[in-house]
Parts: sequence; C-alpha cells; structure tokens
Amino acid sequence: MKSDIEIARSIELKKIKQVAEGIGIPREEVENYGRYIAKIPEQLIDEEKVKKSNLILVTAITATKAGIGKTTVSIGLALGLNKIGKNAIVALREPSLGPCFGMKGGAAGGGYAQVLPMDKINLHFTGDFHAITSAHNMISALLDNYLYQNQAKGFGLKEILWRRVLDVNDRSLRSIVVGLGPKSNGITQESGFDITPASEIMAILCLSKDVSDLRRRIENILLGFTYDDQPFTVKDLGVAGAITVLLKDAIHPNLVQTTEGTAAFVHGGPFANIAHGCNSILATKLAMSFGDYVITEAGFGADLGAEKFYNIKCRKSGLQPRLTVIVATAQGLKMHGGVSLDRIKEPNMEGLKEGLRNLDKHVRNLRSFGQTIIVAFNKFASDTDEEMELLREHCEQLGVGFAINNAFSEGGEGAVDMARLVVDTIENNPSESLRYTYKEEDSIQQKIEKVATNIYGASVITYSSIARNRIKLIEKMGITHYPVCIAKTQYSFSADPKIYGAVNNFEFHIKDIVINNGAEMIVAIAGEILRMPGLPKEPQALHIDIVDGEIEGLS
Ligand SMILES: Nc1ncnc2c1ncn2[C@@H]1O[C@H](COP(=O)(O)OP(=O)(O)O)[C@@H](O)[C@H]1O
Ligand SMILES: O=COP(=O)(O)O
Ligand SMILES: [Mg+2]
Repeated sequence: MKSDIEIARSIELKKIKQVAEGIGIPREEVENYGRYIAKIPEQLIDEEKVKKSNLILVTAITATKAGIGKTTVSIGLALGLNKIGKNAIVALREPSLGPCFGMKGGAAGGGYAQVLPMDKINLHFTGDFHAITSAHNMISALLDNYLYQNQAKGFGLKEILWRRVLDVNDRSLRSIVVGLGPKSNGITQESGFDITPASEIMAILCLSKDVSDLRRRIENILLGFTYDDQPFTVKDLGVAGAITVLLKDAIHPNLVQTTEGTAAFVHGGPFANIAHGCNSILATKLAMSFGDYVITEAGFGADLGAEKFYNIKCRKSGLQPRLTVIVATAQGLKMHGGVSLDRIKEPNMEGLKEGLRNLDKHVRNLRSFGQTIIVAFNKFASDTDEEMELLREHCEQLGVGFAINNAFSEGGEGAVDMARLVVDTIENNPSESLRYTYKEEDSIQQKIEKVATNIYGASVITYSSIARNRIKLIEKMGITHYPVCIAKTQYSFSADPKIYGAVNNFEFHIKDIVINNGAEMIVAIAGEILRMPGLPKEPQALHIDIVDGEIEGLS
C-alpha cells in the first residue's frame, strides 16, 4: 500500500473556495491561505443551526504508542456519511510538530482517510501554533522585563508560575535558568518550557467564544503571586491587548478538505494527556453551522479526551453529542490483554479476550455520561475475521453498536456500514442529555476525586504539599467553580504508564496543580506526567526528507 504522503500527493485537490461553497459558505467570506487552505470567520456561526446539527464524538480505548486511529476513523466516518448522501463535516485538532517529528508522527489521519494538504497541515499549516507560541513567550518576556525594570522599586513576585512553550519535544528545556551573566541580562531565575499544546494560550483559544472573550481570558492569566499573596495577572502587566493582537488571525478556524474533497475544519491542538485534548469550540460550532453531521475527536483514550470533552468543552459551550463512537483495534486490545508489544500483530484470541476489559471499562464510563455508544473496529491489514467476529459478539452482549471501519484502506466506501449505523442510531436511540462527572459547585478535591474514582477506578487520592497549597490559593481566589483538567499518562487508567488493561483500586497521586485562570480550568498533574515530552530513540525525524523537491516520510 502507498504511504500516507504518496496517497495524499496522488489526489487532485479542489480549490478551497469550491469546498467552502459546497457547504454553503459564500466565496467572499473565505480568507485563502494558498489555494487549498482557508480561514473562515467565526462570525458565520449560526447557533440555531448548531442546535439542529448532529454532533458525534469519536474517542478510543486506552492508547497504544502508535495511536488507535481516532483521527483516521473520524475522517473515515465523515467520508462514509457523505457517501450515503449526508452532509457531514469533520472537526479535528491541528497536529503538533512535537509528535510529528517525535514518536507518533502526524495527525492528519492515514491511508485513504486523511485531511489534505497533509504536509502543510502537519507542518506549519496557517501558523496558529507559531502564533500561540509567540503569544505565550511574549508574555514571558514582558513579565521578565517588568520585574527587571521594577526591581529597583523593590517590586518582585514571591512565585512566578508562568513558564515558556515551544512546539518541539525537548527534554533539555524542561527546567532551565534564565538571566545568567551580567545584571543587564535580567533577573536570574528558574524557568522551563512546556510543549505548545500544553500552553494555557492554546486552551484559551480553544475555549473562547469570540475575540473579546479571548482578550478577557488573556487578561486573567495568572502569572504568579506577590509577596503579600496577591495574584499577579496579565492585566497587571497591561499587555492583554498586545497579546490578543498576536492571536487575531489564529482565532479564526481553518478549513481544508478530506481525501474525497469533503469539508474539514482543523483548529486548535491541545493534547489530551497534558491538556484538555479537544479542538476549538469555534471550529466545532462553525462545522455544525454548515453540516448536518459533525464528527469531532478528543485525544487519547476515553478516560482523557472524552472525559474532558464532556466535562469541560461541552459544559462550557452547551454542546450535546448525539452519539459517541469508541474506536478499538485488535492490536490495542491485545496489548491491554497482556500480549507483548512485539507480538500484538499476531492472531491471539486469548489476549484479545483478556483485553476486552479495557473496552468494557471505557463503555461503562461513557454510559455514565448518558452516551449511546457505537464501537468502531478500526481494521488493520493484520487483523483476522475471527478477531472481528469476537468483538462483534462481545458488543452485542454489551448492548452497544458495532461497525467495522475500513476507511484507512478503502476511503468512504470502507465506512458506509458504519455511517448507516450512525444515522440509524441517532434517529432511534440518541444519547441522553449529558450527565457530568461533577458539579461546578463541588470543591476542587471533590472534582478530582470524582474523576479519579468514577472514571479511572482509583480508590485513594493523595496530594503533595505543593498541590494542597495551590488548592488553598484557588479557594482564596474564589475560583473553585472551574472544571478540572487532569494531566495523566495516556497509556493507563492509572498514573502508571506501564499498567495496561483495566486496573482498579489504586492510589492516585496529585503532584502539582496549575491554575489556568484565563482558560478557567484547574490542571491537576498526576504522577510523573511531563508537559514537555522528550524525543524517542528513533524519532520520526530520521525518516523525513526532501527528495527532488518532494517531502518524504511524513505520516
Ligand atoms: N486501519 C489502519 N491501518 C493502518 N494504519 C492505520 C489505521 N488507522 C490508523 N492508522 C495509522 O495509525 C497512526 C495513528 O492514527 P491516528 O488516526 O492519528 O490515531 P489517533 O488519532 O488515535 O492518535 C497514523 O499513522 C495512521 O495513519
Ligand atoms: O492528544 C492526543 O491526541 P491523539 O490521541 O489524537 O494522538
Ligand atoms: Mg488523533
């Protein structure tokens, strides 16, 4: 089979204005970024149409290092729905250069279910990540300058909470010292970098309702505390307007196309292990203003992306998914059934059966949100009919829908059965109104504990002294009504990335708390999760090249 980029290059693209017109967006509203990419103004959102549109969340069983295929299945489902005559639009997150050149590769789907032009989308796209990185680090520079210029007046911060970001996996930047050398180099202090998908600016862009909401949130970003324990914010720096200017184009959602020329909105890119893992509310609502069916995905497994999609994104936007699709693969289930990673491509019915516990736990969790569920079996070439039949029978016993997704190798044709099941299920048995895991008025500990016990299966929640002190500051700031965003490994229900399967009754330790006062959410750091990933032994970068002017190796 051809590589992702060979398939992408073999497809003749429609001009993006044609794609826009095809879903009812007037040509004059389309702001071209080249022939095949555009930004669409969020002012075109029509809340009445949003209410009528069918929103479908695509999530997955607990992740494998290669990914389960959520983005690919999301695109495939959109292709399948269009194939059966429905007006379906997919709404995805933007890829990060970190994993693209690191472990996982790109995030534009795969095979015959991709968003295109995949090279531009995976690389610099419309510059949103660069704008977010610049906005974040401009705040860092303006804060350091403010402290440097006012130190003579005796002003300083007891604690600086604001770090820097870069859209690169680089363990060497996690903990650094700035201001080394002569005094003119600024105040010497510790700092560090997180990866751009973990930036609070990213979360703000994805949760903002419009530019004025964006500016308001930027103003509220908490940078640190003064010596008399007062919060020090971007508003105190007086630069919220300047930072908003840096983001004035990035706030507009991006429109591209799929491998079959249908519309796709790709906007915002928080990871779901270290951030809230959902594409922007604006892009989702734009898609829902022009599509009768909108398929969106939330990162990693349902314990991460889906939980945050419901408890944060939907709660804050009023969105109500009509259906949740959970993607499973034979390889992923065998991994969770204890089969060693080098053997998960081989037939192993016992291992598959054992791994069903992971799927069952996610299904139970999704039902706790009131979701109607379809299991999408993302078919890989190495899968056997016997494995598929076992999963089909198991889903019948669970009382959930089952469909095979073959869009990776067949495009929309390979997702027609799944599309028909989705349409039928939404018509006859749509999800109930969302039931959230916790109430806004719960305390921060109650929120963390409800997610950790009800979704992850923890029995004991412990907190470091730093985390306890941060919670006290949150209570003092009067922001305990914010939702929680738990940063946790994507490889396990627990905080231990080595415990696959469906572990229960474990201790769940909160090491730190990050107050996102602009994004209006509380990030609880569990276990040893790092918000600046490192590069693997064999980074994808080793396989990426340019030969005779053509990019190779992007996946
Ligand atoms: N059915 C499939 N067969 C082969 N490769 C696949 C299949 N589905 C996904 N992939 C590949 O697996 C990787 C992860 O897919 P992706 O959709 O990004 O997963 P996720 O969104 O869950 O991380 C991509 O390189 C993609 O091309
Ligand atoms: O945040 C993670 O997203 P994927 O699961 O799509 O890689
Ligand atoms: Mg994905």
